[in-house]
Amino acid sequence: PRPTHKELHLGMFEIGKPLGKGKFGRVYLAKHRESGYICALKMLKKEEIRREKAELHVRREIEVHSNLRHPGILGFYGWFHDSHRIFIILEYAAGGELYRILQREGSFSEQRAAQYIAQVASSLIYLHSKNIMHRDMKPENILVGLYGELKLADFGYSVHAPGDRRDTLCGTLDYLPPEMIASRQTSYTRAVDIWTLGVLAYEFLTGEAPFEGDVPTTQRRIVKGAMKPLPRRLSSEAKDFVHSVSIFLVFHPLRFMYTYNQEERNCFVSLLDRAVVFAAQANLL
Ligand SMILES: CS(=O)(=O)NCc1cccc(-c2cn3c(Cl)cnc3c(Nc3ccc(N4CCOCC4)cc3)n2)c1
Repeated sequence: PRPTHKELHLGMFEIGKPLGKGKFGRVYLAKHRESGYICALKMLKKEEIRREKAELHVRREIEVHSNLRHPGILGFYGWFHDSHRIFIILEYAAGGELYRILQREGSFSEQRAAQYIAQVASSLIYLHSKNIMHRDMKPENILVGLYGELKLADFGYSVHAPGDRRDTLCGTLDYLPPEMIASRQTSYTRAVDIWTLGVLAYEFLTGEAPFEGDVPTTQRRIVKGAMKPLPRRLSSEAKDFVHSVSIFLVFHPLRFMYTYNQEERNCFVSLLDRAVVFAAQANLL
C-alpha cells in the first residue's frame, strides 16, 4: 500500500542529479530505496516560500495536484516536509520539458502538433470535469513522458473554477486570454484554458507565440484577438483549428458566464472533436 505522507521522509530516497531549477526550489531525480522506483523530487525551501508569501500557492498546488490521476497529468505520489523544506514526490518525466524540445526543433510538424494538442485537450477535459482550471498552461509547464506523451505539470496557479483575479498574476502574458488581461475586475471560467490551447497550437505549428511583442503590444493584440498571421505553408485544417479556437474565445458569448454550463461544455467538446479531427487529418496528410 502507498505510504501515508506521515511515514514518508527523505531517507527513503536516494537523491540523483538535479533535473531543473524552478521558482521555489529544485527538482531532483530520485529513487525510492525500498521499491527502486524512479521519481522526481521537487524540493521547496520553506524560508523562500515564506519570503515570497506563497504558502497559499504551494498549498493549492499540493491540494489540487494530489487529487488528479490522468495519463496526461504528471503523477503526484505524495509529499512530506522537514524543518526547513517541503518535498513533493512526482512522476519522473523522462523526456524533459516540452519547450526545450520546441526550442531545439524550431516548430513541430502538423501531425506532431495535432497529436500534442489532442493530448492537451483531453487533459483539459479531465481537469475541467473536476472543476479545475489550470490557468498557467505554457510549454514550460508541459513535460514529456518516456513514450513522448505530454504531461501537464505545475498546478500552482490552478484554482477551483470559477476563479477571480484577486491572486497575483506573474510570468509571461503571452498565454493569457483577454479577460485575464482586461483591467476591469472580472471573473473568468475555464475557457481561459481553451484560449491557451489555441496559443499552444499556434506555437507548436510556428515556434512563436501568436501575440509575441513587448508587454503593451502583446496586451493590445490579445484584447483585440489580433493573432499574428499563420504561415501560408500550413494546411487549411491547421489554420481552421487555430482560428476556430481564437474565434471560439473572442466571440464566445458564454465566456464570461460565471458557470460552466452545458452549452459551454458542448462548445468545448466540439472543439476537442475538432482537435481530434485535425489530428486525424494531419495523420492522413
Ligand atoms: C518549477 S520546476 O523546478 O518544476 N521547473 C523547472 C524545471 C526545469 C527543468 C526540468 C524540470 C523537470 C521537472 N521534472 C519533473 Cl517534475 C519530473 N520530471 C522532470 C524533468 N525531467 C527531465 C527529464 C530529462 C531531461 N533531460 C533529457 C536529456 O537531455 C537533457 C535533459 C531533463 C528533465 N525535468 C523542471
